[in-house]
Amino acid sequence: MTTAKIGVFDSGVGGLTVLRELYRQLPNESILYFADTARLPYGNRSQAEILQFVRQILLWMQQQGVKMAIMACNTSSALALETVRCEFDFPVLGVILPGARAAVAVGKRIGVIATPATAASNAYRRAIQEVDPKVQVWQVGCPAFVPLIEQNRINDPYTYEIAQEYLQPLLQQQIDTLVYGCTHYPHLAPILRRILPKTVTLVDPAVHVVAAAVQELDLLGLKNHQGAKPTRFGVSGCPQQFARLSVQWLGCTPAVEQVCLPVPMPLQSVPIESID
Ligand SMILES: N[C@@H](CCC(=O)O)C(=O)O
Repeated sequence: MTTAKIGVFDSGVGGLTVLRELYRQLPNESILYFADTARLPYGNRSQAEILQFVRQILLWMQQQGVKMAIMACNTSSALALETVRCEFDFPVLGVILPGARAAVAVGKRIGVIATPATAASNAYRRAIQEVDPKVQVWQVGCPAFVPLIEQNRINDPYTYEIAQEYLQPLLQQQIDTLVYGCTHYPHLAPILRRILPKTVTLVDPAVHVVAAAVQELDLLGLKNHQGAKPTRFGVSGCPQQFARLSVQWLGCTPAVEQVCLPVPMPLQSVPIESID
């Protein structure tokens, strides 16, 4: 047993959909939530940038003594998880594999809505077809969604219009399942539900990554049985802006601090001239 915190991070308020699941499935765990709001959206970034950001965040979380970290961000999970997970001495979980497994369990014609970077990485198609190569997968990049959510324009008629546009190619393929391939997108559930036929099952990887965290904590004997401390929220951008936006999902105004992330040491390399 350990009372150490679980670290959770995203570019912004998307990770709150994972936090909500943590509160539901692991009510005794204390959480450290970080949102890299100064550098969002992640979905248009290169792999090198995402790797650098993720290393900084995990290094900071290590300094805060977390016992596990959850990348509550598909873009980071798609572009950085494989590389960084062996660089830290605590388990690091991503959302894509748990989401892909859950989707294969219910669907044969699977649509994935994601950031442009996640869609281009093909991470969902690979993970799904590794489980079942016969399942068909269509991935759509939705560049406008994260900025609209972060600007609190969820109920703006434009958000509905653009959602119709993004879902159109998936509806044409008669998908039976739709995966939220970005943790921000469950915040759009009421809008997406209005557009999708009732027969389409929505899969939220947040539910499944937290189920995987439960198993991992059990396996490692790391569960906390003593009751949770209030979640600590850190951001790289404006704390007040994050607090104002997230109150609608948290049900109360959180105390948010601004965090200055550490700069990781460059990997040691031997200069070519010094090799005989
Ligand atoms: N929550 C996002 C990050 C999106 C972004 O900042 O573009 C994800 O799951 O990928």
